Amino acid sequence: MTAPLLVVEDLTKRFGGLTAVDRAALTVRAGTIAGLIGPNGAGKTTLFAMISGFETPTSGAVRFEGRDVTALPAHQRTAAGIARTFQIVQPFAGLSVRENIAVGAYLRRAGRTEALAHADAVGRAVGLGPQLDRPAGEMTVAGRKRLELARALATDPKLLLLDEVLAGLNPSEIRDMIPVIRRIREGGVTILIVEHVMQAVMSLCDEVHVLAQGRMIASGPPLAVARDPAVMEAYLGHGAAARIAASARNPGAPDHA
Ligand SMILES: Nc1ncnc2c1ncn2[C@@H]1O[C@H](COP(=O)(O)OP(=O)(O)OP(=O)(O)O)[C@@H](O)[C@H]1O
Repeated sequence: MTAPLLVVEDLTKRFGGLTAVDRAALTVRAGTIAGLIGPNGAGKTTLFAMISGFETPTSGAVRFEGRDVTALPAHQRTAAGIARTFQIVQPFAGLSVRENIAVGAYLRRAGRTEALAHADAVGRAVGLGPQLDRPAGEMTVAGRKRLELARALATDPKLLLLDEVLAGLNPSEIRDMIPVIRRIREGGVTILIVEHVMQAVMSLCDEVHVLAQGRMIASGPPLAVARDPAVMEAYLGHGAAARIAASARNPGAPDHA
């Protein structure tokens, strides 16, 4: 077992009277891909924002490589090795793809030449080689998702937080993107991924954490989590697990009993 890279301890976030995240805890081990799933509005993006420093928790702690980073602003967490992508991709439309990626590369490279060279390497690694000189504003949705990935990767993170990088892609674009994510992990980057595309979560993740109404209701290997009655109920509604078990025992019976 590898050491924990990220430890989230009892994180809570309240927005006025609404508790978006309620004492959520999780651990991500170095070298793994972990998934964070849950129904719409479960608190996934808010939890991500607290890990990356874009939201301040109401209570709880975030530890990275054993160090308490809860009070660090986002840019200092990026410097410590935590990078994130955003659900809504907003590249600098007037800049080339290479220059957009270089924005991330400047974090650890002082000169323009070095930053652009690193951007080039990262762009090629995520499959953007042929588009490096094109204006970012001309990219397709799939291209923009790769660019978002490349911009975060160009900061040389130890932990990469991916927020729905597969959303809006068609099935063949999703199939093309899965090996790209796997290669990033093979390159030594630990990944925590928020994703609604279950096929991708199942095939990519070593461990999956499930949030529902702000609470962590299950954590474990993908198959075990998918079979967990509490998870079925969170996605499909109260009584769903019993209905599914009954229809599995008696496939001909109506499933609305
Ligand atoms: N800045 C904010 N101010 C007030 N309420 C917020 C804020 N951000 C999120 N919320 C609320 O917190 C809850 C959790 O939202 P969040 O976006 O974290 O969920 P999510 O699991 O990422 O959802 P989705 O899968 O739809 O992206 C929702 O009820 C949302 O309306």
